[in-house]
Amino acid sequence: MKNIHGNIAILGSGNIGLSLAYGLVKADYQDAASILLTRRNVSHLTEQAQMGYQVSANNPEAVKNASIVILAVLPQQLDGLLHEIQPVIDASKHLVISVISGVSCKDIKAKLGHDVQVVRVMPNTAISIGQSMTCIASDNASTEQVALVQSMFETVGSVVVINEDLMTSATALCACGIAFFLRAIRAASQGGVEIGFHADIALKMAVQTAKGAADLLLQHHSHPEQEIDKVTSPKGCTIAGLNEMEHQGFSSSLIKGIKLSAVKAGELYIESK
Ligand SMILES: NC(=O)C1=CN([C@@H]2O[C@H](COP(=O)(O)OP(=O)(O)OC[C@H]3O[C@@H](n4cnc5c(N)ncnc54)[C@H](OP(=O)(O)O)[C@@H]3O)[C@@H](O)[C@H]2O)C=CC1
Ligand SMILES: O=C(O)[C@@H]1CCC=N1
Repeated sequence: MKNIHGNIAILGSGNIGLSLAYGLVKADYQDAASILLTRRNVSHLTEQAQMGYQVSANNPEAVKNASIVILAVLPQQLDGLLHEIQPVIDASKHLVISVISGVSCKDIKAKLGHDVQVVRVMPNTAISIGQSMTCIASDNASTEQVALVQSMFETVGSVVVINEDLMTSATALCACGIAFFLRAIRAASQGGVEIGFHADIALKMAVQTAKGAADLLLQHHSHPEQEIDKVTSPKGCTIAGLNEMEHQGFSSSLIKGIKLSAVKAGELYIESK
């Protein structure tokens, strides 16, 4: 049985909770049988039960049977969950990891107890395929516990440990960022249809081109403009298209969207009160 740090309870097995569970199993970090998935409508976890995960609607029971407790509900659902599990949280046994946007370690400790070690983690949905960009922060977890969380999330992508006050910015850039880049790929494929390709081929071409662009930066450790300079032939068609995009506000709209998402991420929990 693969569970080097004990069972992992994922409380709130929706989009990111399940993505995380799948990623950990795929990376061979933890086997499905030692991951406990909860949600209130447990009938929606039938497929996961068939895959070997333990599934339940009983959060306190899941916590009692785990050493790592991952909070993955929506910000507006958190207070009810914390109220439910507070009596069974044991600071000497449990490490609490929260992926919830806009909720600080302090907010969680205020409900669970100030001696509970809490690590805040911001992954993205690419965690399901081991390609997450995950940011980690804590204000009270030990160096060992932060290292444990870091090594856990390094099995499912890249990790950066940051100051907690940058966590909402990390949410916008990395977690929301998946959607922003996907929309860019979708837009490129629609452009491809306008200029003559069938939708399925246009999408395939846009996806591989986006992957190539990202891999160039990762493998060359280069700046985007260095790679762009290699594409833009003098008097050529790339610079013509690129400048038209900029005239239409391409970079500006991305920057403004990221800034708005960061503001919104910081308000999610407060707004739910
Ligand atoms: N989606 C993403 O890409 C990312 C999301 N996040 C954060 O992760 C959190 C979850 O987001 P996301 O997965 O998108 O949301 P979802 O709505 O997909 O998932 C939330 C899940 O929590 C369950 N849930 C709600 N209340 C309880 C409860 N009391 N006990 C157990 N389960 C409960 C819901 O199921 P049911 O109604 O059946 O209980 C649902 O499946 C959010 O706080 C978000 O900010 C962070 C990074 C990325
Ligand atoms: O949209 C949201 O609020 C969540 C947080 C980051 C990604 N999804």
